[in-house]
Amino acid sequence: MDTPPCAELHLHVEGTLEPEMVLALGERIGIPLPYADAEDLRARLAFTDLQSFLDLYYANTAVLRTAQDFAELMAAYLRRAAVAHVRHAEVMFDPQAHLARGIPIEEVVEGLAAGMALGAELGVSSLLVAAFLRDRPAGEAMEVLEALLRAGAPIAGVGLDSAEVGHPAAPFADVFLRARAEGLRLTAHAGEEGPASNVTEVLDVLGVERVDHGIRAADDPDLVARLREEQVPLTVCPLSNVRLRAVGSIAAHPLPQLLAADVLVTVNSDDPAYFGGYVDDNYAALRAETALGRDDLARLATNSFTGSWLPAARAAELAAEVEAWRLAV
Ligand code: HPA
Ligand SMILES: [Zn+2]
Repeated sequence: MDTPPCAELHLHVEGTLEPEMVLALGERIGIPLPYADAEDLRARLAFTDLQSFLDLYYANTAVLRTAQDFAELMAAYLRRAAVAHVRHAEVMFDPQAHLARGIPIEEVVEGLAAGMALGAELGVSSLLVAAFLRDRPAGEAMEVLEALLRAGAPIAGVGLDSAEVGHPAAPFADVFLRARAEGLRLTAHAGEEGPASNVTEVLDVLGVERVDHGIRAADDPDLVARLREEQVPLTVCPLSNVRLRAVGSIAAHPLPQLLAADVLVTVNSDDPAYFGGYVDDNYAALRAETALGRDDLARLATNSFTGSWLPAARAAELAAEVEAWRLAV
């Protein structure tokens, strides 16, 4: 399918680790992996919920050790994103997943930045977002934020991810306040597996500018009205939600309903190596399995630039490319 030019705003770089790369990197550094081959690993991508995915996702990060590994990972994602008509990506990484394995933060960000420079040569601009793990202590997140600041890490913002249910966002208020004081942009996962009230929590307690997932907001008409009035971007990931059983099918996904309510919904891939598709595959699934048409896809893509952290003038330029796409039939 023809995908509109778009921004990808919800993407975990660790979630772009394709089975072939897991095996190649594992072999390069000589660590034993519990998979016979890439097909064996692919067969294990049958998840029952968020935690069953996170267990495999964190386990596979064991193959990422050097700046070169991180550079190759980022460059491979941005190359694939260019094919998907992504013009700009805001890419999350999980510093704690690597620090816990003894990888210095400088090694991680140096590699990711090198990969981003290669992406820019392909016409895909990108920003880096450090995501904190909500199932780890908030004090640890604060230490990691301080370490990133000390290292002069080229991050544009911070986020919050990992296991949502049973792990409130409120303890992270001070971390987000500190990040904001440093001029960083703020986002957080909420309303993926957890209820609509978790979306309200990250808006009110963390002061985030946008919400990752946020689909459970559809259960609360007052919250939908607020999201519309405040034009809070939701970075929705349809294939991810189906794979992790947050929704039953693409046809039953609340995205069209939220878009019809004038919420600033965007389309994203989350962890494309694990969930069966990149952002173009997500647009294609919506086109094939919902009533959304070309104009709706154009609106979603325009929203992706509006909801991005690009300067307004650049976002408007890219939105004009979407309008050209919409009219070119
Ligand atoms: O979809 C997700 N949800 C929460 N944490 C995550 N970390 C990577 N992907 C995800
Ligand atoms: Zn995510």
